[in-house]
Amino acid sequence: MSDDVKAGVAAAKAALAGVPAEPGAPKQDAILTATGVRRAFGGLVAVDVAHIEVQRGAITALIGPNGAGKTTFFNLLTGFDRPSRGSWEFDGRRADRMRSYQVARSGMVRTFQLTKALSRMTVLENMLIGADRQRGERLWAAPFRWLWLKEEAQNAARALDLLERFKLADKRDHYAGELSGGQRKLLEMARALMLKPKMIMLDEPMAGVNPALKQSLLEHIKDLREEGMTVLFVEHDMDMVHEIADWVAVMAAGQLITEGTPDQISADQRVIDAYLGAHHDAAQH
Ligand SMILES: Nc1ncnc2c1ncn2[C@@H]1O[C@H](COP(=O)(O)OP(=O)(O)OP(=O)(O)O)[C@@H](O)[C@H]1O
Repeated sequence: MSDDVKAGVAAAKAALAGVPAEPGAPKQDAILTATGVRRAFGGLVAVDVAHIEVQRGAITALIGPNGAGKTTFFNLLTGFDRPSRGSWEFDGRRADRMRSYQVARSGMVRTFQLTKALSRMTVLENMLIGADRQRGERLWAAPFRWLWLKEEAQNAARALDLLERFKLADKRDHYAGELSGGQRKLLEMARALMLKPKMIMLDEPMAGVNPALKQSLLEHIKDLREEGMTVLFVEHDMDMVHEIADWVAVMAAGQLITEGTPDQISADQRVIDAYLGAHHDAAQH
């Protein structure tokens, strides 16, 4: 571990030391605070989170059995779905009424799985459509075309830097669909970084990644914290949660049932019951 990474870990651990292992526990410096967030699909309440605070500069894992509501909660926070009720603030600004692009522009950026359409574009094209071009598009028809070109050049330079960093530079002209599972995850992360997030949200970053690339992905995520970014990720791989999470929030049946350090969470009977209950239910169907 480099000295910088150690410093990042120490700062995150210090900020979380003494935070009680309880759902909704207040944090020293929360970048995201959400209250009373509920989303029902007909009679099914997918998300019903009373209160959650996410510590700035730390890596927080959001875990829970299948169907717990994790992805729906991510969708709500990032403006891709609307809650039945609830409110939240991101980095001091009310964010629950924002559209998805406004959320991203405010600094809360999520990764997206490569869809079929994106697979048919090159790696570099994927990076460039990840860039925020709103200003450029407005300027295109105006006499300020040179500004648009400058912005395009800056985006391209940033894309190439990020591809270099994620060891994808030699794949820049390959179709994204040709990448391995792990390389796709790297591209998803690199694309999110085009928007210079304050908080990056990763949905199952380790799914479909071979063991060789897993370690490299973990290191990249730790580097983000070292750069001062906040990381919130959904993951089923508990080894990964143990290895990199400073804090873990657990959802079950839409609710936040507990929070704590990875060690506290693994020993928590409520968590064990939630997973066993979900498996038991699944076994009955
Ligand atoms: N658009 C939708 N319409 C109806 N029901 C939905 C919709 N989206 C999610 N749900 C339901 O809401 C519940 C929560 O789903 P969600 O995908 O958020 O859980 P999850 O914790 O992310 O699960 P997993 O770990 O399996 O991805 C599930 O019962 C799911 O079937």
